[in-house]
Amino acid sequence: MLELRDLSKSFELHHQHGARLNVLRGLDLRLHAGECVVLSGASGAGKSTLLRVIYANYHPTFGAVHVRHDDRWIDLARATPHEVLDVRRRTLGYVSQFLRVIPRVPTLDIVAEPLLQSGVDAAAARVRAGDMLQRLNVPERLWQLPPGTFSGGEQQRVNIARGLIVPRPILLLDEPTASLDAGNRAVVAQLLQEARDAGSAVLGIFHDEDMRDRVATRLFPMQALEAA
Ligand SMILES: Nc1ncnc2c1ncn2[C@@H]1O[C@H](COP(=O)(O)OP(=O)(O)OP(=O)(O)O)[C@@H](O)[C@H]1O
Repeated sequence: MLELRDLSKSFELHHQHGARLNVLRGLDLRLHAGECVVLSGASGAGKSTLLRVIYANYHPTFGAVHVRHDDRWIDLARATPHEVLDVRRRTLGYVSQFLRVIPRVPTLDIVAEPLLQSGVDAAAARVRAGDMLQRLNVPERLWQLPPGTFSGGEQQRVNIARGLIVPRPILLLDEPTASLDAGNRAVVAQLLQEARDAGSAVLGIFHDEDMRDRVATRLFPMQALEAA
């Protein structure tokens, strides 16, 4: 589903007279349907940077990010902005630690929105959004409220509901369970298992060892590089 070839990323540090920080170098990785690869390695090893490069938030300094999209391969490092958006809408999902949404929009609509964008009608989308929120133990009294004042864990569960509501062939997860209790982590593990059973490939960061053991089919170890 995803193939990284000879991928490198360095950052130019403008405040330090253009010094370069090498974060990823010559990285190769293949991700297959149905597997869950967990990025491991110390803080600063470049795990989040790698997910952002794959999601095309950052442009790689060198190398390719091949994504299986419909029946063809697209190199996101060379794709047009329009192609990147199309890949994100239908193929590549990304769930980060933080919920970033438009203020004043009710929770139910935030979760239903990706379904509406994928062509599901409004009534069905709201029903499925409610089911997802229920599974993630977000109380119904909160569904009509915007999530800005919710607790960290509640916001994270809204974020996961929104991120997983449309089944996508590839899922990138940057610590989506960081503030969840054990019960809700178990729900997320179950949702990921269901996504994998349906053929999704998952690439994620989970600092919690218990969660990592539960979801990973394989670890991908990463190490911090020396500064250039
Ligand atoms: N936009 C940026 N500009 C400059 N340096 C950056 C940028 N993004 C990340 N870095 C640097 O890249 C290195 C790797 O950061 P990254 O967040 O990818 O690590 P990580 O392995 O995800 O760490 P953690 O486990 O603590 O989240 C760090 O030294 C960080 O300071």
